[in-house]
Amino acid sequence: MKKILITGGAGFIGSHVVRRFVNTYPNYQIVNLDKLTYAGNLENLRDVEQSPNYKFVKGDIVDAEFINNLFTNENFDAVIHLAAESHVDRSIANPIEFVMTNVVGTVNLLNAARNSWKGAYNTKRFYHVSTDEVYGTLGEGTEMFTEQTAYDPHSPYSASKASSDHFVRAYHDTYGMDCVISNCSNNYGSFHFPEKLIPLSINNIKNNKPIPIYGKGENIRDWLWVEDHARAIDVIFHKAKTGSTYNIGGHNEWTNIDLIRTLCKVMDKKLGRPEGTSAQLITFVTDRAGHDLRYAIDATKLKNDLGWEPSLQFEEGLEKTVDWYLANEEWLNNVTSGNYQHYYEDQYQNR
Ligand SMILES: Cc1cn([C@H]2C[C@H](O)[C@@H](COP(=O)(O)OP(=O)(O)O[C@H]3O[C@H](C)C(=O)[C@H](O)[C@H]3O)O2)c(=O)[nH]c1=O
Repeated sequence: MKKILITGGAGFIGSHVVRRFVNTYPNYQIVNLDKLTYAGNLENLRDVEQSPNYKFVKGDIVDAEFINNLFTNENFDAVIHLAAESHVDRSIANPIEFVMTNVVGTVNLLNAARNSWKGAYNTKRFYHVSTDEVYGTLGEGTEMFTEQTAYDPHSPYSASKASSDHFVRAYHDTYGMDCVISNCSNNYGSFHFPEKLIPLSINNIKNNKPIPIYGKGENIRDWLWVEDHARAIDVIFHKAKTGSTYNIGGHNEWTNIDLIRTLCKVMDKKLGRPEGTSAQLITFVTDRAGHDLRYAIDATKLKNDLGWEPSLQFEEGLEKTVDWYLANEEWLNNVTSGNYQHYYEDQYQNR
């Protein structure tokens, strides 16, 4: 029986990773540590919360004493670290929160692991889940980010993730800890908090509200279905060599405006509205400060070394995602109003 700490397991990507590990590995004990911020929600994990190999702990990775005690008491065999402040616009408005959670929080976890795992560094793994935004931005050509691309972050968010990546590598190089990192492109799918482009747009279209497109909508992102990301994390966690880095991506680039026009067509179809209705909601607004033009991931290393490839075509994934949001109106209403937070805080406070 392996005991694995998954941080940020109540968030969007984290909840998919927790679900995958709880269901796929009954011989693992999964401990989900989450602060339950506005974007973390135990409602995302209802289907696994009664599983005998799952436990939730509410806590903040910025609190070093709490983290050290948790490691001493639980004696984890591995960490998959996803807890992070993740929204670029929020990082522009409030950078310090990103420094605290993403940098200080990561170093607190590394320190706790370093202290409690002494003498067992080659059997206990620290896996940091990171982002392609650490590489900066690309032009509109064919160049892609590889694992060799130099770091060049531009937003406070990407600077904080780049910094935490560097700390993870430093703990591998300095203390010999077994660390691995993956850097993934934009994710989409169920349980995505509706502040990000796709779920925000679905929610706004549903409610006949404007769809805000930054600048001219020409920025390009590479989109990956979140369950494919969770599967990549599973493969990397189990098979990657110590000290290695893997890029994860969908080979699926879209300008924001093309993506939203496609989404509008899907929404018209699903809502039974005449084609062109949702697209009328598209509204061009002031651009994001320092907006990176293009992210594109070369995931060849992951395919060649570990055999991972995306499983889902984007059009199919987008339809699945829209279907999920339309079928889960209660979730959407409750996360946007903050209703779920208090309910679960009460229920879980003393567990
Ligand atoms: C919220 C919003 C966004 N946008 C644009 C800005 C971006 O060019 C694109 C996607 O934005 P979003 O905020 O959804 O995601 P990114 O800024 O690309 O970052 C996301 O993907 C990476 C990999 C992470 O690591 C981040 O944690 C994650 O948030 O749509 C708009 O045009 N309008 C909007 O209202």
